[in-house]
Amino acid sequence: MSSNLRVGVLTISDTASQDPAADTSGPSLCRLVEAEPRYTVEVIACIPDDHKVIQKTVTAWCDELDLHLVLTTGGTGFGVRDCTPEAVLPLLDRQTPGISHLIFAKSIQITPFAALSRAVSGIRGQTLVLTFPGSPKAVKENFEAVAKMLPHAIDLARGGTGKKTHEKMQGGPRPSGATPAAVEEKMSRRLRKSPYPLIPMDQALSSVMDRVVPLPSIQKPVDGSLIGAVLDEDVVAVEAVPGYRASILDGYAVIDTDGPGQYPVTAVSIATASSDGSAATLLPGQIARITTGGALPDGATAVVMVEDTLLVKSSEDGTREETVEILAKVRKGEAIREIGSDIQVGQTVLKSGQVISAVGGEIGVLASIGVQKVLVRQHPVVGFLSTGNEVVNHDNGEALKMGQIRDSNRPTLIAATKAAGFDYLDLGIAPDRPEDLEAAIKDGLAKCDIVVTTGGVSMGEMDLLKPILEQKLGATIHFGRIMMKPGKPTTFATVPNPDGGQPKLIFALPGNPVSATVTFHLFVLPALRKLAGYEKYMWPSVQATVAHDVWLDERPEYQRAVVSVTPEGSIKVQSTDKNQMSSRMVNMLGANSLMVLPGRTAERDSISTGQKIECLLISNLG
Ligand SMILES: Nc1nc2c(c(=O)[nH]1)N[C@H]1C(S)=C(S)[C@@H](COP(=O)(O)OP(=O)(O)OC[C@H]3O[C@@H](n4cnc5c(N)ncnc54)[C@H](O)[C@@H]3O)O[C@H]1N2
Ligand code: MOO
Ligand SMILES: [Mg+2]
Repeated sequence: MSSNLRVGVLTISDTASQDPAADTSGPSLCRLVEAEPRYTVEVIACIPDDHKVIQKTVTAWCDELDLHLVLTTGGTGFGVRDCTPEAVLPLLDRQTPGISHLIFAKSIQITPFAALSRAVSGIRGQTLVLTFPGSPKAVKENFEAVAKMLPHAIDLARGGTGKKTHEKMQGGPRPSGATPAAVEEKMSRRLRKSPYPLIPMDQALSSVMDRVVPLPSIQKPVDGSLIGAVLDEDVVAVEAVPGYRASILDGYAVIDTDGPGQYPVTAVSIATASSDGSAATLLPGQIARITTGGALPDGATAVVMVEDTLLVKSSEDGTREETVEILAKVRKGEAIREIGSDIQVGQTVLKSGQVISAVGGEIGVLASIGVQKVLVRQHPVVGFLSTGNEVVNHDNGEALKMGQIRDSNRPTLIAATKAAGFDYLDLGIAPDRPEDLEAAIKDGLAKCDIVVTTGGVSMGEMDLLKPILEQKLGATIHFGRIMMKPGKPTTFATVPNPDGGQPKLIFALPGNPVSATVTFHLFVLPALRKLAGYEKYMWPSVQATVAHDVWLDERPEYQRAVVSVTPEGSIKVQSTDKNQMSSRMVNMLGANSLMVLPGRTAERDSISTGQKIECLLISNLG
């Protein structure tokens, strides 16, 4: 008998087939199976409670893949859609009631509800097929009930004598049991295939964004701390701008109908607060000296600039102008800013949802109408934790020891966060020790809305993040792998908020520096923007002409690139570097965009020079 028993794990559930991240039984079953070294989970799928789809899948797995063992979870109960036994039974050449009875006997000792399972089992061709109910608890109990005899049963079903298996089975119980890999036992029981389905990018993005809701709102003073904030109220002016009739020029307030001629200067209005709150009054045949921003005397209908006048007579001491000649005719209203001509009382100057920009317009307008505080969405705080025994602070001033690397992820992601205007917390570096990782993430969760870790999410024995999130932090992992390059093991989880607020978000990004940076831009920054209330939280994109042939990877790729506008006005895009390896940070140099490359197919393996491709603009155009 082969020492490598190839297993298929099939989740049968309408809900999970729509959102594989909601599937908990399938991944549990994978972990149970792979805890035993001689099994390899070769295929995982999540399908609806559909008679035909179940039959098609199970048939293909038995006949085409010739798996040793097919385990299904779900669809065995009394629910109206539950049809796994009805779909599977006709496929079986021989039923195996003993296995079904054993499972039932064990389960019924644990709960009387086991009586509600209609699970079946049997052999199709050379493949043993077992159907389990659809809960992680039930799959554990059911699998453990038969785990010991399965290799033997498979051996026999394949035409073996069972001798070898029998001997092995006599050697005592399996060394590490058939429970899910626990954090502490990761090394000896690590899975040989990831239990997390490889989900497409669009599904991963919506899985994140559907769970991100803007943070509550707070009142904030009108100052620089507002930059980047999103208003959560319409702002209506309660003051007019200008609040009085003001001159636009330095010159003379006149009555336009008086026309050109010589006039006595009867008043002076320089731009200052009036002591009694009133303006002077101008009578026909009089003019008033006025400065830019000065309040117009009552009765004045226009302002003549000083350059269009002549001084006729001044006081003896030269401090006052007494008579001035107006040289040209002026139109009514000329060079006057009427009350409310910029902003009227009652006018909505800013709308809810508007972002307070760093350009200054919004703060300037708010300040001009005397708004003291505005209601804005709280800005999220994101914590950054680097993980890895080999990772040291980049600025520790020490020479690297063999095997050490400088932490480039934290400085990179912190700088990008600052530039985007979000608050952050530096959570430092945690070694690959369960208790350190747990403590550091807990600390981050207590202080931040989002915790971003880098490293430790792939298949190595030191990749502890996923089990720690699930087993120690009570997090729900919504996805643990994405069909993308770079960033395949990108992991997203949520944990309940102890304060009762919305769940905290955890992004466990891959350790490779480019993977961490790219996935930060693709997932974390948009999530931060959505949390902060931005309506447009995704990156803008343009269609650009590729300046050279681009080879496609089997995974859809986000290639680092420079988008620029040619002198002729067209938009072109060029890769930053031929070598786009995800450990090679130099290929991020100068990147202002990510080319969105589709996965390679039999029909298409490259994008040729001159073809157009979508590019996400993650920085200003070059
Ligand atoms: N058997 C498999 N191995 C790997 C797979 C796989 O599917 N099967 N996926 C590969 C892919 S794709 C990626 S991406 C990486 C992800 O690795 P991890 O997230 O587990 O990260 P580590 O193993 O901890 O580190 C990977 C790499 O990055 C360096 N690193 C880590 N932290 C930092 C930091 N803060 N600054 C700079 N560099 C860092 C680390 O030293 C490693 O070289 O897994 C593949 N493996
Ligand atoms: O997906 Mo990994 O991020 O290629 O290196
Ligand atoms: Mg790793």
